[in-house]
Amino acid sequence: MQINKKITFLGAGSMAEAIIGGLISRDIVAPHSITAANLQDQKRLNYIKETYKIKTQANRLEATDSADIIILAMKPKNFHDAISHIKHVISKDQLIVSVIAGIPTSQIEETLGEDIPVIRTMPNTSAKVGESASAICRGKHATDAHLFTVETLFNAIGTVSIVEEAQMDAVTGIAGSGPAYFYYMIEAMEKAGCEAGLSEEQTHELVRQTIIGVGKRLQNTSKSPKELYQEVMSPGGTTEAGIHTLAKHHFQETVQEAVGNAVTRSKELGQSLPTIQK
Ligand SMILES: NC(=O)C1=CN([C@@H]2O[C@H](COP(=O)(O)OP(=O)(O)OC[C@H]3O[C@@H](n4cnc5c(N)ncnc54)[C@H](O)[C@@H]3O)[C@@H](O)[C@H]2O)C=CC1
Ligand SMILES: O=C(O)[C@@H]1CCC=N1
Repeated sequence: MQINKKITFLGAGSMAEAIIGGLISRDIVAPHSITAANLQDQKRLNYIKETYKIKTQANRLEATDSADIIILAMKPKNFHDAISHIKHVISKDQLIVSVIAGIPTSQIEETLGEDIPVIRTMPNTSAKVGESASAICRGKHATDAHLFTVETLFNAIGTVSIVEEAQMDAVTGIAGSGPAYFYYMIEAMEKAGCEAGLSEEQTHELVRQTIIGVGKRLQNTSKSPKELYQEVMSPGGTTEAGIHTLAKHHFQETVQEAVGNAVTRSKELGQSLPTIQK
């Protein structure tokens, strides 16, 4: 299903690129219907324009004014300046979609004016290959139709869970930040592979395929993670030796603490921003 709306990305960084890449490769939005704008980085806009054949716009007001859907894809610290700059050209006929971590819909609504529909989302960078685990929630002025539009857009870049806004910080800690935890672990496994005598190329290939295999296996089994790792572990074998070391260093508790800290940080991001004058 193609969405016949003009979409402007305010912010043209990693996350915007991942979503644009997913939307275009799945043919959900025509490239000429997408515009990207950022904060004075013409080189980056040129790259995005050439790579995805979309439009770019140096003037953020024009980019905002001409869009049906405006996707806020700047860092939380830039949210204040970004919204202050564009808010006078936003109308209630437009839909604001935020991918910004931590910022509640109420904060966006209060800044923009009472009737502006807002949908808050949390995708992840696997959007670029159509495999994001995204969650979306609606602000108080967003209708079912708005939610459906955003669900359709984000379905093009992976799976979509509709959640309560109170759950968004948890989503951010698990799925928004999630890819980074796995890449961090992959980096460690690659270092270990080289130390154990494999070439960089060999270790890269082996680790990558191991992760892909785990992902596909998870998609095709009803077994729990415990059952799955126990399946790998022979008593007195190699895996037991490895898992024993992870357990000795409290690996699972560390991961739980890491996710917990990411969730806390998401909450803090929403609280630490200055109030914007209307
Ligand atoms: N990178 C990730 O894995 C994920 C990021 N997010 C959220 O997406 C947002 C963007 O993150 P990244 O793409 O990683 O950041 P990034 O640093 O790669 O890109 C930020 C973009 O915002 C632009 N920008 C800054 N101030 C602006 C302004 N006033 N008006 C318009 N554009 C402005 C910058 O020029 C840049 O193009 C953040 O709020 C983050 O919380 C959400 C999910 C995952
Ligand atoms: O690190 C961050 O703040 C963003 C939000 C989720 C993933 N990256």
